[in-house]
Amino acid sequence: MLSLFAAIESGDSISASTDDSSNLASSSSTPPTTVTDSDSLHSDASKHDVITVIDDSTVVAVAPALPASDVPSPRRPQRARASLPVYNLAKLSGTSAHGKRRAKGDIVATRRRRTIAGTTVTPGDADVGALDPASTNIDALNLETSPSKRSTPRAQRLARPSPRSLRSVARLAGPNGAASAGATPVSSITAKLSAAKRGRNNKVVGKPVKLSRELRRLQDTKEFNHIDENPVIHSVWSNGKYVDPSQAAERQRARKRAKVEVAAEIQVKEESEEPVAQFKKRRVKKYLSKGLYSGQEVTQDITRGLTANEKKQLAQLPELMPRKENKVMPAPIFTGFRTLLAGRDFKLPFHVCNPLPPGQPKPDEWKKMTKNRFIGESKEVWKKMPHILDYQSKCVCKPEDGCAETCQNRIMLYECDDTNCNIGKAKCTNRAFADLTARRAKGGKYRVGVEVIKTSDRGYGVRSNRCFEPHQIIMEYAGEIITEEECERRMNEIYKNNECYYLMSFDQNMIIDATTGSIARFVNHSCNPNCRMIKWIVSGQPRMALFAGDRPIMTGEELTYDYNFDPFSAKNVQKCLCGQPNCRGVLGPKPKGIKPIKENIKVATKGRGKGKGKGGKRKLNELTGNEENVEPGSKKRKMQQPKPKPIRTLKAVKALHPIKALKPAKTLKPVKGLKPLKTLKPIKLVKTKPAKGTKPKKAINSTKTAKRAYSKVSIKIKSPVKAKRQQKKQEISASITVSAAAEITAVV
Ligand SMILES: C[S@@+](CC[C@H](N)C(=O)[O-])C[C@H]1O[C@@H](n2cnc3c(N)ncnc32)[C@H](O)[C@@H]1O
Repeated sequence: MLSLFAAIESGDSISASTDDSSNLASSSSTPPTTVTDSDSLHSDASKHDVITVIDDSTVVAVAPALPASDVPSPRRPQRARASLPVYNLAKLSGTSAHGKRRAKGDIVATRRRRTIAGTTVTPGDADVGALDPASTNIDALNLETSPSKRSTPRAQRLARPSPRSLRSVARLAGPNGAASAGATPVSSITAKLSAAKRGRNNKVVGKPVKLSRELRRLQDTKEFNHIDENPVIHSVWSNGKYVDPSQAAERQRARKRAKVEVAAEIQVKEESEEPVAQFKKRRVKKYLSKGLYSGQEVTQDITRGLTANEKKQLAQLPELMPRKENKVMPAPIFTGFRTLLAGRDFKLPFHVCNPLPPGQPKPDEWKKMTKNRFIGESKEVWKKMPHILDYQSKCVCKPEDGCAETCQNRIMLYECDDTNCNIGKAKCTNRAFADLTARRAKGGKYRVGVEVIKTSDRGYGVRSNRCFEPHQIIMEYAGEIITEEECERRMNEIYKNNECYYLMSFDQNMIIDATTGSIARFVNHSCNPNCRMIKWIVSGQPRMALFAGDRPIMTGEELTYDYNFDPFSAKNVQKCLCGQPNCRGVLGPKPKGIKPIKENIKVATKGRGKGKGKGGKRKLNELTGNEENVEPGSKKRKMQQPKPKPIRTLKAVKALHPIKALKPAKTLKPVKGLKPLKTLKPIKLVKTKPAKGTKPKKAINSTKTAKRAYSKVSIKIKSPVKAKRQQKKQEISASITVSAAAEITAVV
């Protein structure tokens, strides 16, 4: 080390003599690899070797004493920085021993090699080993401050020691450089600064640290002294939102406070609470006292809020009559639940509504019509008829009667309306057709309540898909109202090839043709029917409808009524397939052999009193031939048995005899149990089929080959004029007596 300094002092720059040549050679052979290289290449002046000696405590930069000839030219000041480290990479990497490359006649021993620092010491130089940074201090590898890192010219300039610093170093080093003896080289500016600080803090006297001008300027700054006044604030972002730390802290504090409060509350509670009772109250098991749905209270008082009159009316409803308590054993608990789990099909105790599945066969060529329509001349003929005036009636019911069985209109088969009812719509129960209209207007198949079915042996029929009450209106028999002449024409021309005719005697020599008509036309005949076809006068107009019989009709029952058929010809007799025990065997008329009604009615109504009404009703039924109402075992029954009647041959359509209009008899006294008389007169015209194996005979006259049925019974009630007179008398006497109920005459 000493020899090195000696060499420096003596002006022998390390390999200085070879500087120029080497530089020239380098410039010509290889391009500069760094800026430093470039500077050095373009510099005219010789390069000053700078050796930095690293010392932990002090920094001593040893700069070689420059000879007079080496004074930097004014064009480019040669600044040397003692603080910069210079490394011999060859040494460090251990390749210095590989020998020198010989090129262009260079003197290997004196050839100067370039390093990243621009200059270095060749291995051939004396005491080079002493300068080996690897051997002296590994800090020399601190590349942070390595000049090679400085890429900008300014940085490189700064990296080079300034002449002033060099001078001061030289001064510090003393005339012989002894000051540097024993000094440890400082490898980096960081180390140097730290050393300077340490020196200042420790007041190292005698070893002042010479700082660069820039550093000296920065000396008083806080950054220099590591005083950090503005600490780094870390911002927190959560889910893309900035989290205000102050608020977060506040929230945390609030949470803490709440926790503390809750804890305090619990503590206070625990302290204030009485000790838990050791024995809990024994649970009482609850047993079901009723059925599956026990616990669901029924409305206590259904009459609450009703007027006295309304309560009275309600009390009369049979459904609300006080009943005996149901003492049947209730179903065991969980019965319903088990049933659900078992997956058994749910089945109502009885059918309420049950429509047929879709895809049922539908009758062809049926044009539906739900209201009567006058066709052709019928309307004019109808209007001209004097019977219109006959359809006048006025009931004398009281509101509490509700136009029930005793209503005069009802007995006369007149429907009550605003013009003829004494008690008004709200309380009147004699408005069957109006009810039917209202029911159907709401729509829905269960309101209609009937469906067409295909029977196995009787063509189409009608069944109910809901229940009907006794005597409830089911459906209207509607169709085209035609005159007799028109009926004849149709049969001869339009229906001559038909097997079935849907014609019914109606009123005033009129006929309802339901070929285009309501569903009621499909109702089949039965000798023990569950319905009745009855003609009513509604708002002065006759209308036919199917009503339930005396017993209720259940869902799924086929609806039937007694055609009271008159085939008029033995040929046309059809076998009855109703299958009832009392079947008459043929689609024939009701049996005859009854006494004149007039007499019998008198008998029936005689001595009417409590308990005798029933007998009267029975007798009346018997008289009217209402066979289904005849009680079995009755003496009269025998008499009522159907007797085969000689079938008369129909000659012409004119033979059709319509039902005569119901006319009020003398003042009628309502008879208890008196039922409306049947006025069914279906007309059936069926083309006869040829016997098997025989050739069909050519029909000469279609009417001859047709079966025709006409009503056999018409009801004749005495003139309304007489009835009015009688009524007047009644009003005067204020007592109702029956003089006549009805007169039935057989007509053909
Ligand atoms: C007004 S139609 C009734 C609807 C008819 N079943 C249809 O398919 O159009 C009357 C005809 O039905 C048949 N019919 C009705 N009731 C019958 C019964 N009890 N026995 C046999 N045939 C019956 C007869 O052919 C009769 O002429």
